[in-house]
Amino acid sequence: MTQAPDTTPLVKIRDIRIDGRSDETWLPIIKGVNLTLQRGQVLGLIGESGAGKSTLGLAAMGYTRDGVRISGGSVEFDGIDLLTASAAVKRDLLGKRIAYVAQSAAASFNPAHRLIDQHVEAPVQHGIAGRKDSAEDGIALYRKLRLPNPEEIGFRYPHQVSGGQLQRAMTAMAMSCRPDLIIFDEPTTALDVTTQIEVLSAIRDIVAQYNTAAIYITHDLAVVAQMADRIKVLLRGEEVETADSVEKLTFASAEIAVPNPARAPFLSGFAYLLRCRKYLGEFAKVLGGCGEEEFVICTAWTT
Ligand SMILES: Nc1ncnc2c1ncn2[C@@H]1O[C@H](COP(=O)(O)OP(=O)(O)OP(=O)(O)O)[C@@H](O)[C@H]1O
Repeated sequence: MTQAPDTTPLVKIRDIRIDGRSDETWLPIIKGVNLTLQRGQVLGLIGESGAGKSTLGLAAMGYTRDGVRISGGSVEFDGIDLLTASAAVKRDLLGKRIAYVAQSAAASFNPAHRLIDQHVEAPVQHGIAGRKDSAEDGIALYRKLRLPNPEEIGFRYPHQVSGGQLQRAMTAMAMSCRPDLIIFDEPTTALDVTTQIEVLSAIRDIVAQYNTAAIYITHDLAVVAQMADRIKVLLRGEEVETADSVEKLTFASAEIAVPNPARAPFLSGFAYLLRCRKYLGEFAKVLGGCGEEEFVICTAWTT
């Protein structure tokens, strides 16, 4: 008998309200947002700078920065209420079942330690594996993330590898305990376009392989359309749009399958069909509507 897929949300955020301190007063940053995420699903969180993406991403881990407080709502991870969980419970979850990949890999690594030594810390600390097995697993992850010389690269210090390599080493580190959830906070923003594409596709493959749920934060729709199954758009702390599916369309020069080819600036490439309720406005170059409920969103990735 085949087992029914588990559809219980891994992450359940209800009506979350978050404030930030400004002088002596608290101002709202997130104004009642809901978010659910199933196992293995990738949710893209998009919005302009200051919209509250990082604040919401951190709240999904039950975390707030200094000067920020959660004033209402709930955050559940696999049935655990993260807003009332003890520090010990949260410590056990973070790094092990929930991981975070920040924009600046350089700032997240200790410059004085080799990559592989930093990689093994979490699995050893959480009692998942010993140092030797964790290091071997690290090499396997480096290989999956297409790092060059995976057997050797871990012996380097952070300053001895490129930005794209460091970003992939950080993703490997986040995967070291095979977390159920990873928050990626603009992990490729600092990279050049070619490296960005490489890192994105490596990240996409690895989360799919391990059925890891992910929240992918960015302000770049082309990036998020490539990474996410669903997209949530934030504007000044409020959710303004959710696209529940992203479908990649590949088209060739002779058969541009977009409703308004006159506006297509290229002859072949990819477009993404976002089934969404509203026009995504400033975040997207819309090639044309196809029905009231759908828009074809163009990303300029010509082939
Ligand atoms: N530690 C803090 N204390 C007080 N207010 C804060 C703090 N951190 C962020 N904020 C405020 O919260 C709002 C949202 O910030 P957040 O970093 O979540 O936005 P974002 O959408 O991730 O932006 P970006 O794309 O620029 O990283 C901003 O207006 C910011 O001023």
